[in-house]
Amino acid sequence: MSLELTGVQVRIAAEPPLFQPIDLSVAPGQTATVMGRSGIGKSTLLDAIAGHLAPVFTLDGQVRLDGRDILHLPPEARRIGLMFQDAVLFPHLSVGDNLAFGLSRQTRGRVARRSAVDAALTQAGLSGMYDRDPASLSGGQRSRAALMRTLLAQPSALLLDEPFSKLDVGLRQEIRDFTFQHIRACAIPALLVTHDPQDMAAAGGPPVHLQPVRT
Ligand SMILES: Nc1ncnc2c1ncn2[C@@H]1O[C@H](COP(=O)(O)OP(=O)(O)OP(=O)(O)O)[C@@H](O)[C@H]1O
Repeated sequence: MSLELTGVQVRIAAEPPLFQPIDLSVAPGQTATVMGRSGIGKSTLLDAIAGHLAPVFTLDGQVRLDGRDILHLPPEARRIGLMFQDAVLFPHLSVGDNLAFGLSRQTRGRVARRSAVDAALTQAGLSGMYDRDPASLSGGQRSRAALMRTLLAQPSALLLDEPFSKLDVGLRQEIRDFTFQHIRACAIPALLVTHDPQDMAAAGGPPVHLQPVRT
């Protein structure tokens, strides 16, 4: 899977576009970074790609996944995984059931589903924690569990909106490495919105700096 944006711009109603058109090609396993000043439209760009654009916005340009135009597809058919600043797990489900919730429908049968979740828990350093209450996890454990839940859905691409920004410095590096490692292992393209140049350097993929449109 590769992700390609061609001449992509977002505008609010009849106003000029929020940023200059962007062209970007993200290869499988690569993480591109999206930077730009506050309010320029970074989160809105991710919403547009995922198919959750609020009605007030319009998107110009093309977004292709593996060569296929996805803009006419409903969000669920795009199969794009999203991660936000807060690694949110459902509080009423155990840690394991949170991961099982993410699990793709392609994994059928109780035994197969349980073993897929157990394998993901092990990868996240959470083995034996299936029945734990999410509230009892540390910040790092919660971040890793949330990433595994997203990846178990077998997304075609991953969009990350400042997912490391609330973590303290040491944890930030650990979770960042963990995330990029899994993106490479899953061979999916990823877009990371960040204000942190260290995230950009660690991501290693092509950087995009959204520029305002001069009027
Ligand atoms: N529902 C809405 N209606 C009108 N304008 C909106 C709506 N949602 C967002 N905006 C505006 O769209 C612009 C882009 O917002 P967006 O959240 O994408 O910026 P951002 O680059 O992610 O900012 P930050 O770095 O502060 O998170 C902002 O000017 C914001 O005020």
